Parts: sequence; structure tokens; C-alpha cells
Amino acid sequence: MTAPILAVRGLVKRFGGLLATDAVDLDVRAGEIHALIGPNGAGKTTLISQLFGELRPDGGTIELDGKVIDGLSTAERVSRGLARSFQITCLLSDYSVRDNVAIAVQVRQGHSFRFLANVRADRELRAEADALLAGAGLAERAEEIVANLSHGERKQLELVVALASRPRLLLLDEPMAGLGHTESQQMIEMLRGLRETVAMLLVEHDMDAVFKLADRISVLVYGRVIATGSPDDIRDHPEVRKAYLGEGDETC
Ligand SMILES: Nc1ncnc2c1ncn2[C@@H]1O[C@H](COP(=O)(O)OP(=O)(O)OP(=O)(O)O)[C@@H](O)[C@H]1O
Repeated sequence: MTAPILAVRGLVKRFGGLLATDAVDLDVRAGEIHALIGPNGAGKTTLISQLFGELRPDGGTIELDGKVIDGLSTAERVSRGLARSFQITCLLSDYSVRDNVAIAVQVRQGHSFRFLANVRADRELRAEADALLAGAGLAERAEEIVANLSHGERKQLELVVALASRPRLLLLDEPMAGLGHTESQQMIEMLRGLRETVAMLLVEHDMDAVFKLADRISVLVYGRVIATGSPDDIRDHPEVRKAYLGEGDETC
């Protein structure tokens, strides 16, 4: 089997006396959508923040593409192929959809201080931005000002902006949050279409989306991974049903 894109071993994070991640082991493979589920306060965001370099772990190690990234800053992790979306993406509301993507592409290229006029004049940049938008089904909205987008379109654009860095692994923080039914289905289709392009670690409370999308699921409870397996394995796992779905031993 090929080496995983992400390999987490024994990751520990303490907040005072609280073990927010308790010796977590987790692998994400190429071509995989790996969902991370668990009740509120289980430690999902804490884990993602450690992966992205925003929180320093108290123990354990993280490998991206076979290389240890423990000491690296967030920017260095991004340049190694990590991206995060939905809780932290900042879109420029007064600029067009295309401008937002083109700026993200030029940041990847290392030109973080060019004037917007230059960005607009750069045909290659514009072509790449348009290709990314077309891939997301947003081509027709390229000229629209971000402030005029619907909530669902905005979230789709956030995803495109994250993809502009050409990540190997995308950390997705609740992509379905705040979306209505139709918008959720659009987001599910979009993520499904990206599976071959980028591996994903998906934190999500919407179980319909999780079971539709995930190749494997890990269940976090009180900072511990209590189970990892296929959606069928997880659905039938007695400890998961008890701890996460709130089922007791009683018949009802
Ligand atoms: N900066 C912090 N300082 C102290 N405790 C924290 C801090 N951040 C998180 N915690 C605690 O760590 C535990 C895990 O929180 P975390 O936000 O990672 O859970 P979660 O699974 O993402 O929850 P949710 O699904 O509600 O977003 C919780 O008990 C939380 O109160």
C-alpha cells in the first residue's frame, strides 16, 4: 500500500488538566475523503488546528507526504501542500469572484504584494482562476462581486480559494454549516468531484453528508479515536453507537 499523505502518531494536546487530543493516530490516504466525527467538545477543531500549525502539540508527530512537519509554521505547511477551509478563509467582499481566486493563485506563486491592477492584467493568472472557477461550476459568477453571492456560493468560492494553492491535503472545517438542503447537495457534489485531485480530512456534523462522502471515518470522543473504518463499519460499531449516537444498552 502507498504511504499515507497524512500520518498522525500519538498526538497529544492538553489544556490545563484537560486532554483535548489524547494520543491520536490518524492516516489520510491519497484519493480519500476521511471524515472525522465526534460529539461537541470531542477535540476535532483542536486536532485540525494542530495539523495546520496553529496550535503546538504537547506530544506526538505529524507527517505530510512522508516528511515530519512538526516544527513548521502554517505558511511552511501550506507550501508543503496543506490547505484549510471554511472556518478561517477570508474573502475580499468588495472584489469580484475572479479577483479573489486570482489573488489566491498569485499568493501561491509567491507574489503577495502585487497591485490588483497587475493581477487583472495577468492573462495566465486570469486563465488559471477561470479554470478553477469552471471546475467548481462558478464560471458564470466570475464577474460578480463577492458581497452579492449567496451563502452557498460563498462557501463554494472559499473552497476554490483553498484549491488555488494546489494542496495535497485539504482540511475541511464543517463545509455544510449554515447551508440549506439544495446548497448542501451542491457542496457534496463539489467535494465528491475533487476526491481524485486532493485528499480530504472532513470535520462535519451533518451525518448525511459524512456518510455520502467518506471513504473512511474516524470517531473522536473525549480526545481519543475510538474507531476508524468504512461508513458501514462505523454505522454498526457498538462503541460508536453508544458514545456518539447516544444509544444505551436498553431496548426501546
Ligand atoms: N484554547 C482552549 N483553551 C482551553 N480549552 C480549550 C481550548 N480550545 C478547546 N478547548 C477545550 O478542548 C476540548 C475540545 O474542544 P474542540 O473545540 O476541539 O472540540 P470539537 O470537537 O471541535 O467541538 P465542536 O464540535 O463543538 O466544534 C473542549 O473541552 C474545549 O472546551
